[in-house]
Amino acid sequence: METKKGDFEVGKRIGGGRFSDVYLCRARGDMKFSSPEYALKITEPEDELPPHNVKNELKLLRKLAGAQDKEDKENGTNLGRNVVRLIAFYQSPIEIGLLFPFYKSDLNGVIANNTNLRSVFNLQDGTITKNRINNFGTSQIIQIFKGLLRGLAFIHSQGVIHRDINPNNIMFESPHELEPVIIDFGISYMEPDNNGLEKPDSKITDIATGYYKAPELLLSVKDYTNKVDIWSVGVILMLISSKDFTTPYSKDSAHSDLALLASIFNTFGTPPDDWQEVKSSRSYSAMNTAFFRKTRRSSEDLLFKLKDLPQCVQIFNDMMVYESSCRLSASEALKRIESDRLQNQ
Ligand SMILES: Nc1ncnc2c1ncn2[C@@H]1O[C@H](COP(=O)(O)OP(=O)(O)OP(=O)(O)O)[C@@H](O)[C@H]1O
Repeated sequence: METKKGDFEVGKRIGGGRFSDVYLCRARGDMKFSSPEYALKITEPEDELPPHNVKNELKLLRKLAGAQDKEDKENGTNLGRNVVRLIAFYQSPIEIGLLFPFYKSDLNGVIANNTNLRSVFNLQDGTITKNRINNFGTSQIIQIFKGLLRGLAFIHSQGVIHRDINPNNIMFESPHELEPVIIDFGISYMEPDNNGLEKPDSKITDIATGYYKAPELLLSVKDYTNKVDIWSVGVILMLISSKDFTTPYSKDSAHSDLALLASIFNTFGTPPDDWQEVKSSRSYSAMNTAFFRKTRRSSEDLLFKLKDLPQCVQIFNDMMVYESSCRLSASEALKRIESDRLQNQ
């Protein structure tokens, strides 16, 4: 629904990135919305740099909202419930405002709420360190994982690649809830050519955040697909299934593509020689993979909390495959989780 800025009472700033600010807000009296609080994301298109594009974000969110409305009417699979729904928007000569339901927590908040701290006394220097302990049960991890796959299955079925799945963009009703909602379509891609902005074989590779980047992006593969989102969800699964809410990656991997590539190879093993999609990549041929020869770490080790669920470990293994065309899709992964005993977890 198109509205005006004056229809909202804008409250405190609750978030934002390089090009946008997100505010808590209330709808004014005559607006017919049911909830007392909303999140209003305000962006000035003039300030943006690619791949950020709020006009594209608006187009894409309207398309997704249309599909979500259709799903509601048809009372079908309801995959769209794990994706944020655009409630209203306004456009002025200088800014675009996008109105969403307000979520109280992101994945970091849910993790903090499920972390135990254990004090460890260090005999050598007398210091005390606090170790984090993951308090999630398997059913909680699987609930979050399934929700993320449902969300991805929905957006991918609509021809959308999110391109920035990471804990800051996964919201929850509260830190105590486990039903994830994917937000932030600010750098997303709509097939076939992102509304004329990027050709399918020359997409922008400077997408995604730190640890959550798929390996083909680090090797400048420009015709990547929605499988970049699958990789990101796999990394999130490693994070929430670890002993202490960490990934096996080195700290500097969050800021350096080269360090991240080394961490990926250390974790998932040296890529196979016949990794087709990167064969023509200059960065890959320049890299002497012999330096990095590593074997893949055991998946039981990578998914500590899920080690007794081999079906789940296998789904993860089939998601974290170098050749992105061989990576499991979100709908296939979901089907496999729902068709086996994991649905009772
Ligand atoms: N619906 C919402 N409810 C609650 N908080 C929200 C909501 N939407 C966004 N936020 C908060 O604002 C932050 C930024 O929102 P969003 O990611 O959409 O903007 P962005 O400009 O693309 O940010 P970034 O550049 O960090 O990705 C989110 O990480 C979240 O903390």
